Amino acid sequence: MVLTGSDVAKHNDEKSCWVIIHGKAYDVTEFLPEHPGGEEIILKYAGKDATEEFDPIHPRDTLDKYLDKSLHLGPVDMSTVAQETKREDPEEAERQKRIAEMPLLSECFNLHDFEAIARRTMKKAAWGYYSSAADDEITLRENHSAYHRIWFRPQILVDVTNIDLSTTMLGTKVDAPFYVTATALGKLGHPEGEVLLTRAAHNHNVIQMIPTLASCSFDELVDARQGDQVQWLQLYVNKDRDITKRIVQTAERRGCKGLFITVDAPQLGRREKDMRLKFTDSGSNVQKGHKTDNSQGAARAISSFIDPSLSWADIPWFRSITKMPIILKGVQRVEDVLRAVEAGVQGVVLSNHGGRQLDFARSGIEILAETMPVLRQHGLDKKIDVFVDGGVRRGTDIIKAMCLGAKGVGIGRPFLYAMSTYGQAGVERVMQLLKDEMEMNMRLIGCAKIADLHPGLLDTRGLFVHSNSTPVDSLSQITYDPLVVPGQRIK
Ligand SMILES: Cc1cc2c(cc1C)[n+](S(=O)(=O)[O-])c1c(=O)[nH]c(=O)nc-1n2C[C@H](O)[C@H](O)[C@H](O)COP(=O)(O)O
Repeated sequence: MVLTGSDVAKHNDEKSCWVIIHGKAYDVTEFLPEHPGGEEIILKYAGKDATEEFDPIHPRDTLDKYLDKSLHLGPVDMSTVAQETKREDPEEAERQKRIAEMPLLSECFNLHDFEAIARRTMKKAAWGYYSSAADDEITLRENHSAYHRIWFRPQILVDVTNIDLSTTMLGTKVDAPFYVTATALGKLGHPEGEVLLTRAAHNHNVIQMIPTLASCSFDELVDARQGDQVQWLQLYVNKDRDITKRIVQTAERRGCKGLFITVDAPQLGRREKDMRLKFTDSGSNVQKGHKTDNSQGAARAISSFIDPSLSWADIPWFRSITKMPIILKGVQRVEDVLRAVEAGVQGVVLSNHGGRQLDFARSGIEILAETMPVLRQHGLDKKIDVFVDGGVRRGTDIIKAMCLGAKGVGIGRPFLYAMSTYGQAGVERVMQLLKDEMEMNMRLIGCAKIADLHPGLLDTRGLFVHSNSTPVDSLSQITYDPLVVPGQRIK
């Protein structure tokens, strides 16, 4: 039987809540209290078409996987569904105008260009989620500015006719020492989501790390793999270890070549730009008698499953359920790298989650500079693969990390901004720009291949000095009101 829009519209509150997703109706009444994002966001669409809100956050197969078939109510005649009368939104009109004026892709010459264009053209919720970081976003800025405290000591008279950027990561030969790191909710930025990153990674022979919180389903991303393309899995550990075990073993069965367990997010950070952009609309039926939790951002809403009890004691269990190399993502001091070696994992990512977790965490590159000499001193630098991410925006950033001994460099936001503005072609442009910058700068520092890079090519004496150039745009700088103006009495 085909339902009509008015059939569905009758079920529009917490006593009976039906929604339409991709032209089919679903009874989500019983699911309301279990929804990680809270009841309010579903009730806002009770009795209506919720497809537009659903898609950026949920993989396509979510309802098939998690909602009992008896609650799948069947197709809806969409011609009978009252389309929400879209009020003319002046902000949206302005955004569309800026999109129409976007530069040509060929006019984007570096990764900062994509960020600038993304900031002007992305939907606020998407820009808020991707660009935001924790608290005053000091670490977000430190991640990139730390690279500016490292200088080159180039060597001369080396034959650099041919530059070879290739290297291997966890046994996989790649064309360049960077990878697409895990970043959640790809469909916030582009309707096709992370599958565009998969295709671009294949075309440039670099590795993609599939996020637990991808908008695309895991199967969509693995099915989009071509030839012998390699993917890794990023894992947020679920409080329900059976779910985690199923995810890990499915990933291994489907050919993932690395398990990156995120260890710096027992709870997702306080990202205020993201928080400001959720549930701010008043007047919808969500407000009726409901305490709308305004503190929710997308991050908090999608991460209630993450297990804060995860500890070193869990590592043997992970080693027992998979043969994939295990890498701890989000390690932030050398003592924990040494513990990771003892625990028998194959690698670490020195990372602070792009500044999205603990503000005033040190940059990945600084932790790398602290770690590698200690590993060499203990003769352990060949025992564990050390990756780094955070704030990488130039080919020289990647070269500096490789000089210090990294096995590879993860990049997040630049690929998201490029995908959100120019789709797959944008992502591929970023990959090519990084390769071009690396080739030029390898030539100028006198190194023909990645294996030739070494710490002696760098001057890192200033790296460990933290002088916080508090950003001009931080509220703490402009809201401070001295009240008392020297020499004047308070009125
Ligand atoms: C930008 C971004 C980063 C996220 C990310 C989402 C976005 C939009 N998400 S998050 O929603 O939970 O925070 C993840 C994630 O799913 N899992 C994870 O391990 N790291 C996550 N990260 C961190 C990411 O893997 C890198 O550590 C970080 O992006 C590197 O910094 P840059 O963005 O400066 O390259």
